[in-house]
Amino acid sequence: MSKRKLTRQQRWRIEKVQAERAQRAAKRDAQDADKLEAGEYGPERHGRVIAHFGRSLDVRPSEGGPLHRCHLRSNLEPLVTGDRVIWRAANDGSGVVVARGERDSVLERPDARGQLKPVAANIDQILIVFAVEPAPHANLIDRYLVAAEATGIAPVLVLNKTDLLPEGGGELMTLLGQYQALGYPVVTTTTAEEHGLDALRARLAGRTSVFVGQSGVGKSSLIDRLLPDETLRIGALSEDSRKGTHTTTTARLYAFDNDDSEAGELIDSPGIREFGLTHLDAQQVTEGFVEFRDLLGHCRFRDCRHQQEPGCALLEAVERGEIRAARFASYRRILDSLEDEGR
Ligand SMILES: Nc1nc2c(ncn2[C@@H]2O[C@H](COP(=O)(O)OP(=O)(O)OP(=O)(O)O)[C@@H](O)[C@H]2O)c(=O)[nH]1
Ligand SMILES: [Zn+2]
Repeated sequence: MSKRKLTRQQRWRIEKVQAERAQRAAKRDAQDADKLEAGEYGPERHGRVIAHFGRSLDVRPSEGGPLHRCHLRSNLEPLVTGDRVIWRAANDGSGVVVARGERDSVLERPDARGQLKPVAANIDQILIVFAVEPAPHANLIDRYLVAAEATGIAPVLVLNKTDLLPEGGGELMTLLGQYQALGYPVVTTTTAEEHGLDALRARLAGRTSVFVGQSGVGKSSLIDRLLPDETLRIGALSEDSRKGTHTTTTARLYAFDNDDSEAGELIDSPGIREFGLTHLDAQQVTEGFVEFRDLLGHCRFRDCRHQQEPGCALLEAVERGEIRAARFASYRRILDSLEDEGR
């Protein structure tokens, strides 16, 4: 993209807006200092960001109780949903966030300019949902797995609509077995049966999860079942995504309340659901195939591209049947698609 030339007038206006914004932040900090001195803010507490709207955040106290709409100290970098924070409550139900905790993990997405931006933090697992109908195309699951591996967040494969499986399970169940053999946890679900989500609920317990997957696989249906009280809000989310405002709709954290504190949590937004179709580089793709990892660095040529080089450790493993040919083909396909995108 060519650099946009700003007129002097535009530049002046931008500088003015920025100066005003800095002034407002400084004023608020000064007011905070006054409030702190006057004892209007309570002691420091732990909490978690449930949603955010610019520099305004909904914080849930760690010990429970109502949410507090907090603002963020101007010296702190922006926070995202799922962040753990130190905050102080004011008497009027508001509060101020004074520090951010370490992040165990961050989920990022490219913004409108293609720059990676954090959208959620402290996620324990990415549930990759696919279905009997629409069936996943050949390398779709691998694409999602590679994208998940690149985040460092553990992926889980969820096969939904098992009520539509053919007798004996068919090819999809065979495929699932192959992923299980690679070490990936696999869960099957159906919304057509009363106990169709039991295995999923067990998997969600005590963890913070996100659901991703292509359109029509049943993400909304599963989430509606898991969060019956939140149905309206979820509906509102998908309406936003239809209007195409998904990139600006921020993520929200939901607790699965089964009268069970260990029921687990979900972070959801239309943007997060689309995860996996984001950009990756060739190295991330190579490292995203877990069964390649021990072999990397063992090719005869240090700059081996694993195409037809003699002494290629990956090709030899395919020959020996240690790497499934279909996975290797998928690897090639994903790399080719990166080249098509000019990376
Ligand atoms: N037979 C069967 N149909 C299901 C099941 N789960 C969901 N569906 C149906 O699949 C269709 C798509 O489900 P959604 O929940 O909208 O899928 P989604 O993944 O949220 O799709 P997007 O909103 O487009 O991302 C709906 O008609 C659901 O009723 C299931 O377990 N079995
Ligand atoms: Zn090689």
